[in-house]
Amino acid sequence: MQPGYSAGGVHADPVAWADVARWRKAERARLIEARLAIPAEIRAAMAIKIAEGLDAEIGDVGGKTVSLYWPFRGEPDLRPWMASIIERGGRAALPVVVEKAHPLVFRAYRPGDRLEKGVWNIPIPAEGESVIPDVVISPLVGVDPANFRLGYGGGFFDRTLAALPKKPLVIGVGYNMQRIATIYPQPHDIPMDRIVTASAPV
Ligand SMILES: Nc1nc2c(c(=O)[nH]1)N(C=O)[C@@H](CNc1ccc(C(=O)N[C@@H](CCC(=O)O)C(=O)O)cc1)CN2
Ligand SMILES: Nc1ncnc2c1ncn2[C@@H]1O[C@H](COP(=O)(O)OP(=O)(O)OP(=O)(O)O)[C@@H](O)[C@H]1O
Repeated sequence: MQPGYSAGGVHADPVAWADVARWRKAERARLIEARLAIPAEIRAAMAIKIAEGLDAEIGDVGGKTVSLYWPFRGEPDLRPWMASIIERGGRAALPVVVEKAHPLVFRAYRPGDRLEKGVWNIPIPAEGESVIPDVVISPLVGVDPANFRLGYGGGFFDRTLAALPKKPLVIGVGYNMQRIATIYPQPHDIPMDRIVTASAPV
């Protein structure tokens, strides 16, 4: 259990949380809309820069298990980089929503593996062992200067990081326009270790 929670998962200050939750919902919608308004070819160019930034942060991926994500709603498409991890002797994994309000599990994935539709129609590996990642790449909806992440509102990454036996290296990825002044961090929010963003070419 995270600080700020009672055994029932109730917020330390429910009145303040109600305001923050309302603000987050509007801010998510604004940021996702702004991201989708970026032309696809600009997003693709930024994804290449983000992949370079990830290599600079992680170094040798050989022997490491790196969890990524199947992109949706304009998230950077890092699938080519995911394939390159395997070519370099690492292992890739994708997050799977087992149940709402529960931690994610990570399932090993290699390009060509069979996918099926998971919750919210996000593709997930149809089979494959569950793995504990060394590095978690977390797609941002928003991020603040203290590395707190605004996500889609499911609380999945925070729950997952709180539940993992050993904390992985967590790297948030996105575009520069997703950097915001604050996400009004709450007791359950867990900051990321590093952030890699790219800006649109001029
Ligand atoms: N590409 C990708 N895959 C991912 C994640 C991600 O951020 N990106 N996730 C990272 O966690 C998990 C999925 N998380 C999600 C959480 C909420 C919603 C969503 O659509 N929620 C509802 C409202 C939620 C609420 O307020 O209760 C909605 O927006 O309509 C979608 C995905 C696992 N897979
Ligand atoms: N460790 C936790 N234990 C219990 N509840 C949690 C925990 N972490 C997050 N939550 C709950 O999850 C809900 C969503 O949290 P939040 O707004 O931070 O989501 P998010 O980080 O944007 O979403 P996501 O990680 O799915 O992209 C909140 O109601 C919060 O109380």
